[in-house]
Amino acid sequence: MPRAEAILVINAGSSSLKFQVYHITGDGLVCHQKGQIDGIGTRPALRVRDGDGRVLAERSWPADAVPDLPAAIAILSDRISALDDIHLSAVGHRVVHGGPDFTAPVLMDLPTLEKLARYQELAPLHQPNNLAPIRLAMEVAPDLPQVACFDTAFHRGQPVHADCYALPPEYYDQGVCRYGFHGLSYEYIAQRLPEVAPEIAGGRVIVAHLGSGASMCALKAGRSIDSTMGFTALDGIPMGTRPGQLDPGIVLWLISHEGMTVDDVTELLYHGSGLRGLSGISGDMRDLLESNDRRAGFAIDHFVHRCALHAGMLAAALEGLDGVVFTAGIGENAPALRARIAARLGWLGAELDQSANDASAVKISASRSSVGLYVIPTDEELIIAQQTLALLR
Ligand SMILES: Nc1ncnc2c1ncn2[C@@H]1O[C@H](COP(=O)(O)OP(=O)(O)O)[C@@H](O)[C@H]1O
Ligand SMILES: CC(=O)OP(=O)(O)O
Ligand SMILES: [Mg+2]
Repeated sequence: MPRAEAILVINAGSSSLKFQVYHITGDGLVCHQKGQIDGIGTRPALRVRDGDGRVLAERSWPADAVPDLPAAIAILSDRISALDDIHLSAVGHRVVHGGPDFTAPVLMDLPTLEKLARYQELAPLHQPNNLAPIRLAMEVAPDLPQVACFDTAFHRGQPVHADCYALPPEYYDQGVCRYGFHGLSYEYIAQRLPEVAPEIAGGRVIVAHLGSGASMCALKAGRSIDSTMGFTALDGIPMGTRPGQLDPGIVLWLISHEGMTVDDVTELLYHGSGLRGLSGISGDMRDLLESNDRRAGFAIDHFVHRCALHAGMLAAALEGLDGVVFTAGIGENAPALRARIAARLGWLGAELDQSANDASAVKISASRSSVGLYVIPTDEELIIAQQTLALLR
C-alpha cells in the first residue's frame, strides 16, 4: 500500500514541545497523529493521540529527567523517526522571531537559517530550539522541504504608531519595534471565530493566550491591531519564568547597582522571573494552584492584576470590547483564573456564566453580558500545516 503523503509540524514553546502529523488529502489536511511533551522542567509528561483522539502513548517523568527543550526534542525525535506509515512531503516549523524581514512563511535554506539565527538573542528561550530541528532535518534529509512559520508575522500589519517605540526613528529603521508573538495562535483563533463566535468575529476582540509564555492580542475584524508583547517575548503580562512589562530602568539598575552582566540579566529575565521568580515555588500554574503557600497565591494575584490591566489597555486600542477569547494552557484549563480575570473586566460589560465556565464550554459569558466570553483551544500546528501546504503548492 502506498504510504500517505503527510506534513510534520514541530512547535517548540517555552515549557512544551508539540508535534502533529497531517495527511494531505484532496480536501486539505487531516490530523493523523498529535503529541506533546509539556511541563518541561516542572512536571514533564508525554501524550500522543491519533487523529480520532485515541491515546497512543502516555508517560511522565520527574522534573529533572526532562529539564529542558533539547531533552524533550531528543525524546520526540525518536518517536517521530519511528513513524513508518507516512511519506513526508514537508516539515513545518514554528519559528518565534522573524525580525523585520520575515513577514510570511519561508522555505528554508542555509542562508535563511543563518539570518534567523541572528534573532536568537531576541528570543533565547525559543529561537535556538526552533532552529535546531531545522538544521538537523536539513542535514539528514536535504531534499525534504523545511518551512519556517513565524509567531511575529500575524502582527506585522499593525500601524506604525502602534508598533514603534518612542525612540529616535533610526532604531525603528534598524528593526527595534514591537513585533508581538503567539501570532500563529492568534491567526488560528481569528480563523475559528466566524464559525464558533460569529457575533463577535467582525468586531473588537481580545484574545488572551495564557500559557507558559503569555500575551494578549487586540483583534479588530480578525486582524491584529496591537498586542502586549514587544521587541522580545519578555514584554506584557507576567509569564511562567518571564516578568512581563518591566521598567527599563530596572535593567540599568541591575547592571550599575548589582554588577550584573548581560548574561546575568538574561538569565534573570528569561528563567528566574514571572510566576517562578515571584512565588519562589514554580513557574507552572498548576503547581501554584495546588499550593497552600501564601507566595503561590500572591503570584496568582499579581498575574490576574496584570492580565486585567493589559486587557484594559487593549480595550482602549480597540475603542471598546465585543469579546474575549481565552486560550493556551492556562486559558483553556484553569476556570478559576478565567473567572478572576473576567470579574476584573466587569466594568467593560463582561459577565461570566459560572457553570459554563466551570465546564470549560465554548461560550462562557452570561446571556446579559455585553462582552462575549469564549474558550477556544488553540491549534498553532494547524496554521503551520496550512502555511506549509500553501507554500508547497
Ligand atoms: N489544568 C491546568 N490548570 C492550570 N494551568 C494549567 C493546566 N494545564 C496546563 N496549565 C498551564 O499551562 C501552561 C502551559 O501552557 P502551554 O500553552 O502549553 O505553554 P507553552 O506553549 O508556552 O509551553 C503551564 O503554566 C501550565 O501550568
Ligand atoms: C512566544 C512565547 O512565549 O511562546 P510560548 O508561549 O510557546 O513559550
Ligand atoms: Mg505555546
